[in-house]
Amino acid sequence: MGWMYGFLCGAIVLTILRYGPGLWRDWRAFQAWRLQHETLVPAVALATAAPAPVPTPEPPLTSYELPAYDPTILAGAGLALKNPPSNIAYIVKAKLHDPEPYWFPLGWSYGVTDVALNSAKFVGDVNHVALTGFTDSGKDSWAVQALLYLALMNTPDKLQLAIVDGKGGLSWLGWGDKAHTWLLAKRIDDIRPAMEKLKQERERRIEVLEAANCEKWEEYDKGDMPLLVVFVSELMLLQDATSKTELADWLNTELTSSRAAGIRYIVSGQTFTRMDTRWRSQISLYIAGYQPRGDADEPNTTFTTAELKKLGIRRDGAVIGVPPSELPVPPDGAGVFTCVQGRMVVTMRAPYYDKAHRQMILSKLPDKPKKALHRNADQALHDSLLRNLIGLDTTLPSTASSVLPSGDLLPVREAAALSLGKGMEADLSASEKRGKMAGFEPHPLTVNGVALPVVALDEVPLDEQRRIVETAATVSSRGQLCQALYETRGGRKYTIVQIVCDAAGLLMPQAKAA
Ligand SMILES: Nc1ncnc2c1ncn2[C@@H]1O[C@H](COP(=O)(O)OP(=O)(O)OP(=O)(O)O)[C@@H](O)[C@H]1O
Repeated sequence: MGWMYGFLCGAIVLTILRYGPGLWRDWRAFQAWRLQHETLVPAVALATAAPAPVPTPEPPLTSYELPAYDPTILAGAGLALKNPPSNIAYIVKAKLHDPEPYWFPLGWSYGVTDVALNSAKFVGDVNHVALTGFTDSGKDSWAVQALLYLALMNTPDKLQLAIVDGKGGLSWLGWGDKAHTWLLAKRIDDIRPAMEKLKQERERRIEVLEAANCEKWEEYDKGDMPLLVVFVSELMLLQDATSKTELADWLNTELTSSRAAGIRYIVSGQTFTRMDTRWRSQISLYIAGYQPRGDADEPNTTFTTAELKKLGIRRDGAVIGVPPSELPVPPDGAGVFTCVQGRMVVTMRAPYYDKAHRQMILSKLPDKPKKALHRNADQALHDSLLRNLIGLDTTLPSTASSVLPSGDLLPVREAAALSLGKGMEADLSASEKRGKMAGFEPHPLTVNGVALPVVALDEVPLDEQRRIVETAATVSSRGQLCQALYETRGGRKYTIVQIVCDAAGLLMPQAKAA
């Protein structure tokens, strides 16, 4: 063994002596080359790199045209359209000129001389909405199109949505991740906590309004309390989760007091027959689909069948409103609703978007921020979203006559002309015009010179964020801030303080600041 060991060591020594100097030279040469390459090559690359591409400017919104659509009327449904436009671009375009927020589309019908888009508005027009109809009459689809439109036209700091479904939530796939969604109760077990959360939110808002000396939400001008639109998909499920009297009390209190707190309800169900009637005095718009029985007309619209027939006749003798019990039966009559507001009765067909269209619109809505996001980001997102939508192709029958919508309740023809560029202030920049038209006013919120962060609104409501940022200027630690606002230094309240302070970079603890 000894002689083998000696032989191996000798061979290694001889190899090193033979090849070592050469290898050393190669290693030094490689190091020199590497040094030169690392310092010179990037400099050369920089010098020869192509200039950054200049983004091609997008065409102005006003250059998009909408194709014609089918003005045929559906038999037995007043003047409701048989095939209303199935692309949200029509509605966005028709409403672009209107700076008022919170509009939502009701449906399409034929007006006096032309096709009309009927719409309503949550603030200053409609209080709470009742949405009823036989199974498969299109209630959820109506709500989806209305909420999609509201979310498109109002940034999350202006509008939040609460969806109380309980039917498994399949109509609301993808909504849970959206920045507009404050609450999504999908399962039956979620219903009771959702009702409690809504009550607490209403109470919280009333406290904030009281502190700000406001008698109603419309007076509150701090810009940090968005309108909250609540959609209750099937009222009977709320009754199952509670009891008949408990639900009636809850509805009565919430519908009566929520209005002043900037909360609006869309309450839906197959029929409100045999339900407590107290809360119905709070409904100002009834959207009623097909009912199999004549005696269901009154509980779902406040008028009897005979009264609806009378009110549904226009001065020129045309039948424009049909009692729900006489509407076409679904599936032919799916999406056909008789809308009753005061003594105005009009039957129309709701816009209907197929799954791909709905998901496309939803995908463009801003997602819930994971971390703090400056609200300007939302603004930009909304702008590009609208631009995208207006530019969409619409698939319409080539035989359709070339009409632009106009009519009784909304002069869409004029609106379309306006949105095509006529009558606009020439000195506004394109983005300012877009902001004005779509009802978006850029308003970076700052408090004491600090840009207010937008942390997820279901974590910390905007007005609470504002209070935290405001109070931060008067204290020297997060503990003191928590004490000043909530009279405690720990628990959930401290977490809220932490979330907002971290997002806004306020009162940073030593370690984090370093
Ligand atoms: N505006 C519309 N135009 C044409 N078809 C529609 C319209 N709205 C809904 N539909 C059709 O009716 C079907 C049922 O719609 P939806 O699920 O919205 O009804 P619903 O009243 O909520 O039903 P349910 O009470 O059983 O939950 C849809 O799948 C669609 O095919």
